[in-house]
Amino acid sequence: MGQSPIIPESNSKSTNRQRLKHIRIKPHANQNGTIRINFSIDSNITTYNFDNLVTVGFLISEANRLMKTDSIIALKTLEGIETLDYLLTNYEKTLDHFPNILNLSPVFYEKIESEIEIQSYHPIKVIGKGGFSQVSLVRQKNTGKLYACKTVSKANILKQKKVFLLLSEHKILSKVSHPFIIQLHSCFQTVTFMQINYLHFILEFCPGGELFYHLGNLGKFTEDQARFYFAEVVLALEYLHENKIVFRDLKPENILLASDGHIKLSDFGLAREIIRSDEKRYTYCGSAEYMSPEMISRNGHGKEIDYYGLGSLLFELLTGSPPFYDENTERMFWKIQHEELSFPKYMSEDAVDLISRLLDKNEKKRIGSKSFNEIKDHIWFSTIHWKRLLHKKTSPPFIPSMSMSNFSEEFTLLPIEMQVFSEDTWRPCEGDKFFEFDNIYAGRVSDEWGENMRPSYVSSGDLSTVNTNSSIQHGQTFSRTESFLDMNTDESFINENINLPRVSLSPRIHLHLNPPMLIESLSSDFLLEASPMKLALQQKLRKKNLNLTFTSK
Ligand SMILES: Nc1ncnc2c1ncn2[C@@H]1O[C@H](COP(=O)(O)OP(=O)(O)OP(=O)(O)O)[C@@H](O)[C@H]1O
Repeated sequence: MGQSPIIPESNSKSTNRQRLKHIRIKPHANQNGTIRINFSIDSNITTYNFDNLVTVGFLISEANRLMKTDSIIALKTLEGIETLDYLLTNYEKTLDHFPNILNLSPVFYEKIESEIEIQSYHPIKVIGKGGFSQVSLVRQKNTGKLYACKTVSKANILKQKKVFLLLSEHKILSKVSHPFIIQLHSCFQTVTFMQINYLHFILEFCPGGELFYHLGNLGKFTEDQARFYFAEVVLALEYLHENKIVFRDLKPENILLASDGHIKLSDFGLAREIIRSDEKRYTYCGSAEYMSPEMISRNGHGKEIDYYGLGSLLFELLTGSPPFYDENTERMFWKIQHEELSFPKYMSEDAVDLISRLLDKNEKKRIGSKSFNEIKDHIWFSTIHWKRLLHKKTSPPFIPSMSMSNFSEEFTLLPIEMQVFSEDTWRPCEGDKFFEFDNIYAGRVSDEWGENMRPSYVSSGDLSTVNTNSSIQHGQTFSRTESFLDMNTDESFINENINLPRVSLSPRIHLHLNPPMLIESLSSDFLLEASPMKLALQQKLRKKNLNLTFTSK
């Protein structure tokens, strides 16, 4: 992996005092397990030997002591290796598993006005791109902490009429708190004099990158490796369903790896709240390759769609491509709906059984539809201790690489749009479409998990160094997929774009649409007054080939 363009973070504090050129640590320099650390300040080198349980916090305090300052708040690698840079902001992290010989430089405290404005963050590099977002690695100026900043252009959102989607992602992200789900730190919006507005989500940073990236490198996972990641996804999904949220977009691109090797489910763009457990949604959405039969037939889908998503995910983790994959989407859809899935010979009987039951074409018979425990109790999970797993007491198969980037150059070589990071903060007034978006959740940690949330650093290997001879099938790995949402079928789209006041005047009118799939979802919260509004609505829906009839109640 080549070097990525790194924006030099400003270190203004270091210019007017003696300069800490770098700290050179040699974690495994001596046989007796001590760590040699050279502090190179101006032309003086001070060498110490510490025992190998020395922490990042101790290293930082030593650097401050030698520099006669207290403004060093973190350390960073000269090469900008994300995993290490992330760990170098974690004061409790011991240096024992750091690579041998490391050249570090200090990160200095900078004052900020507020955590909810873009000027409080230094952009470092692009790490990902989504359908309508760019994700950058950023460093908070006053704490030195690294975050992922997901930036979305308001103009795009408005043009593509996705305001509701974004607000729903915001609402769900701000509610959830689970060890295997990405945590929202804060969010805010910005504006330039030219009125180009951006929305920013500041998210917990996952230095391990996408599971998809690692799957691509390996070709496929062994059953033990897959079981670990998959079981953590199962727990994240169980939590979402318990909290009445259906995810609808399970795929390896949306599973990120934290620095400790545990997963974080991310991208809640298609997630929705479902109030009743038997409630159906009618929006046609997802990623074509992971679509369930009920989504393709557009007859409404419930939480069982996520069990199908689990089946597709497990199949892909174990084979390298999604089930029923075909370059021709129509043919793939036909296969998903009608064909029986064939499994490679190397897959265990138990895995075949679990996947077959998750991919049951009849969602009512699908494993999980009666109770989530049906999935957790399946024999393929017999080696999983769910409680230990939840409390991160089970060792991950790999620790994300500490010696190279876990992000594709496809993204890291992209230039950062600096103008995005120099915009002014925009605080919308009540009534603005994006009013609900602004918020801060910084420092929110679920009490429920407490101590057990602490990562248990285990040295069980490194994704880049694992011998994968037996599992790699080059060229077979599946390419990146895109999530989509068909606006013509999205209840929220219709709510958002028809601009009719939500009044409940008497007599109430219930709305019926043809095709009938929309009736249920609209009639519950779409009560209108008759006459001019009715006509306007009829006209707008006709353009979308939807017919409207009214009945009084
Ligand atoms: N917290 C994070 N830490 C590390 N990388 C991240 C983080 N959040 C997002 N990314 C990277 O950025 C990519 C795009 O992010 P995300 O999927 O949230 O965007 P999106 O616009 O919603 O995408 P999509 O069009 O697939 O729905 C991710 O696939 C991942 O590689």
